[in-house]
Amino acid sequence: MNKTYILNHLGFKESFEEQAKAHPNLYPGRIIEQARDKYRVVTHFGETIAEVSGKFRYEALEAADFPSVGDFVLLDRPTEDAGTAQIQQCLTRQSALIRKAAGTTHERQIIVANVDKVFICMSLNEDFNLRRAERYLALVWDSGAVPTFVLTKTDIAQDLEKKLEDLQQISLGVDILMTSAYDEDSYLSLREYIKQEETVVLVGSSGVGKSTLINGLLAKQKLKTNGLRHDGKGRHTTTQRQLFKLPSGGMIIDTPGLREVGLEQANFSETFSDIVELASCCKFSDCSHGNEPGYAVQEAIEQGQLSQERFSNYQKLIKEAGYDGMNAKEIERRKLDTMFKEVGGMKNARKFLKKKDKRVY
Ligand SMILES: Nc1nc2c(ncn2[C@@H]2O[C@H](COP(=O)(O)OP(=O)(O)OP(=O)(O)O)[C@@H](O)[C@H]2O)c(=O)[nH]1
Repeated sequence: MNKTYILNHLGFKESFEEQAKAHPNLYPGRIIEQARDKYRVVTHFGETIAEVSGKFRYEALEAADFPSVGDFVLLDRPTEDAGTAQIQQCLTRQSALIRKAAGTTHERQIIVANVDKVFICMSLNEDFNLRRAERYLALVWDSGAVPTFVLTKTDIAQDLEKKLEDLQQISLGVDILMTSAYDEDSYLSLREYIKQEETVVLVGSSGVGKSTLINGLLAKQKLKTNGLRHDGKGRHTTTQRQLFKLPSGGMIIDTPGLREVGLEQANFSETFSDIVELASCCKFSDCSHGNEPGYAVQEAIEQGQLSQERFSNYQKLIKEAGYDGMNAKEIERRKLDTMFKEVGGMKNARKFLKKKDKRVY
């Protein structure tokens, strides 16, 4: 087998290749599986098990700095022959799905890296929840990847049309796909939706049918699930994150069901663009829309154009992400501060952006 073929067909784009070239003594690879602090990595020469080096661990400032499935990393050895490889560096991520680490106040934790699309999976039974959909959207729009809703278990759906209409109303143009394990054709359209070389991740609550979906896309039983039941119940819990290559050329990552998706950084201007627009129309420029419904927002609620539940959720999520009382500029500054924390925060970020601007013009 031509070994170079392996990594180059796992989304190893030119931008990653360029970064790797600066370290000719190290071996690039993509993480395809993670179990605690052990990683399975595909390199140009095959597969190896790896862990982060002592230096990497020492320099990491928070959980989000550690590698995750989807990351491109640089290793000290390309195969397992000479023992466990050490991850020396993580290449700059093109996208990163980040949540608040469970049980912490502000620590960011990476779910997956370098994905093009995030399939937000909800099953069409009790799991269907518009407020959770908004939470996921705020998380995904901030990641650099594009969200898509995948509604599973259409075979047991009740009030399907109403649910679809409600979701369309809050997701403002996001694609919505539907599947059923009882309908092979629903997987066909999903396969076509995932383009060659594209990496997609499935997120959603436990039991919504993510592993069943991956088995359907792979057209074989790769992941363990419980047998199909018409009541939509049954359980086998995924415990690891894993990347699979689809026969059509794309890649798909399974994640364990997320019980709690805490927001530590999020994008509200995209997720709640209707509210943001209403807020900017408010004739009282000193209105604090994060906490108080401004005049235009209040009017939209009274006239039934905006639901109170949606606005309350917006307020709740803003507060959870720690953005309450901040305007758009301040939120952006906080994000840049986090992004450039290793090099001294906002001051250096400005310098970096200025330099970048100069390069562009
Ligand atoms: N009726 C019905 N049941 C389904 C469908 N898809 C999955 N199931 C069932 O739902 C249960 C959970 O499916 P999984 O694929 O294991 O769910 P998961 O999202 O991977 O769950 P975690 O691994 O816990 O995150 C299993 O018993 C499946 O057989 C579907 O389209 N219709």
